[in-house]
Amino acid sequence: MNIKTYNAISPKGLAALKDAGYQINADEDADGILLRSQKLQNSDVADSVKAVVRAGAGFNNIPVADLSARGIPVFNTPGGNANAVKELTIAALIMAARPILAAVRFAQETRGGDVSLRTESNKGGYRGTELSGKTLGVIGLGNVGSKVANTALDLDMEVIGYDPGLNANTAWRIDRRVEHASNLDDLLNKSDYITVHIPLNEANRHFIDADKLAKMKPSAALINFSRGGIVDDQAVVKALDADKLRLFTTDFSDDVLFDQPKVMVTPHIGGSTIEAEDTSAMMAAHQMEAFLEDGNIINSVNFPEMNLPFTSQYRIGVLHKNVPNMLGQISKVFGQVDINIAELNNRSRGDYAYTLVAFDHLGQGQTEAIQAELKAIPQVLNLHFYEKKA
Ligand SMILES: NC(=O)C1=CN([C@@H]2O[C@H](COP(=O)(O)OP(=O)(O)OC[C@H]3O[C@@H](n4cnc5c(N)ncnc54)[C@H](O)[C@@H]3O)[C@@H](O)[C@H]2O)C=CC1
Ligand SMILES: O=C(O)C(=O)COP(=O)(O)O
Repeated sequence: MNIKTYNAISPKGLAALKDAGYQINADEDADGILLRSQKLQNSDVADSVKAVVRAGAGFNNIPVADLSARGIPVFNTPGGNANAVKELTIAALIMAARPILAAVRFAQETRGGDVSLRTESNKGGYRGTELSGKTLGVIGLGNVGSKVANTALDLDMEVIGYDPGLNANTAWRIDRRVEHASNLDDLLNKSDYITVHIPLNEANRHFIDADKLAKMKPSAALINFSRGGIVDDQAVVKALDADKLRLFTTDFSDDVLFDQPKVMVTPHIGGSTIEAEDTSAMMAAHQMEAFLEDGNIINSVNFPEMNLPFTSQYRIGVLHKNVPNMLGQISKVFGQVDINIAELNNRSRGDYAYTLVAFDHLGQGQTEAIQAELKAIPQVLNLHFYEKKA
C-alpha cells in the first residue's frame, strides 16, 4: 500500500509506516494520506484513499464534511503535541510579564565603554512583574488547556478555566485547584492573563471578538496558540491602540498585526518540537495501520471509535449513514450469501456510523459477491475487506 504525505513528517513516523510495509509517496494510487497543516481540498483525495490522518490536533485544514459523506475517516492525534504547546504558552506568559526581548536588545546595545555602568544605570527600564499571585484564565481545557492550567498552578498563579464541553473522562485531568468559571464573563473580568486553547470551527470563529475584549481588564495580556481566526485580530489591534488591552501574543501571523508594537507573533511553532513531531507522527502511523490493516478506528474525528482485537479470520468494515435498519440490511446480505457472522459491532456518531462484521469462513468468489451486495445498499458510503495476518 502507498501513503501520500504532505508537510515534514517526523522520520520516526515514516519509519513506522515503512516497517509496517507501506510505501511512502510512491507513484501509484494512495491508500492513505498523512499530513500536518497542509490545506487539503476534497479534490486532493483520490477515491483510492481509505483514511486521512492529521499528525497533530487541529483538523480545520481538512474537508471533514466532504470526506465523511464519501465514507473516508479522518483522524487526528490528540495530545501528541500538547506538551510542546503548553511549554510555549508558559514561555509566552513569562514574556508577557517580563520585557525579555527588549532587555536582550538593550544588553546588546551596551557594547563599548563601561558595560557594567551602562547596564546598571539603565536596567530599570526593563523591570517586569511576577506571575505569582496573578490570575490566568484558560479558555478550553482539553489536552493543551488542561496542561497549561495545571502548570500555571505551579507558578503560584490563580487559575480559572472555562470549557462547557468537558465530560467525565476529560475533567479528571484538571487539578481541582483550577476554578471552574461559571460563565465566560467571570473569567474575562477576573483574569490578568487569558489564554485560548479551543479548535477553530464555525462556532468558534472570532470567538474572541470586540465584545469579549471589552470585558477584559485593560491591563490583561491575551495569548492565542490555538488558531488564527479564533481571535478577531482587527478588534485586538483596536483594543491595544486604545489601551484597552496590554499585550497580545499569537502563533498566527496576520497582516493587521505587524505594525502594532504590543503584539508578539510567532510563526505557528506551538507543536514544533522534536518530541511532539515524533509522538504525533508515530500516533498517526499507528492509527493509519490500525485502520488499513484491521479496520480499527482510533481517534477519528468523524467516525466512531472501534478498536477490537482481530479474533476471526475475516472482517468487513462498513462506513455508512446513521439511519434505521442498517444492521438489518447488512446482516441480511451475509445471510443471502450464506456467511455465518461470528461477531457484529456497530457504533454511530452523529450522521455517520460504522459496522464491523467478523466471520471465519469464506467460499470461492464470496469476497467479491458480498462486497458488491453491501455496496448496493444506498446508505453504505464505503467498505473495506480485511484478512487476519498470519
Ligand atoms: N500552535 C500550534 O502549533 C498548535 C495549535 N493547536 C490548536 O489548539 C487547539 C486545542 O488543542 P487541544 O487542546 O489538543 O485540543 P482538544 O480537543 O484536546 O481540546 C479542545 C477543548 O476546547 C473545548 N472547547 C471547544 N470550544 C470551546 C469554546 N467555545 N469555549 C470553551 N471551550 C471550548 C473542547 O470542549 C475541548 O475540551 C487545537 O484545535 C489546535 O487548533 C494544537 C496543537 C498545536
Ligand atoms: O496540531 C496542531 O493543531 C498544530 O497546529 C500543529 O501544526 P503543525 O503540525 O506543526 O503544522
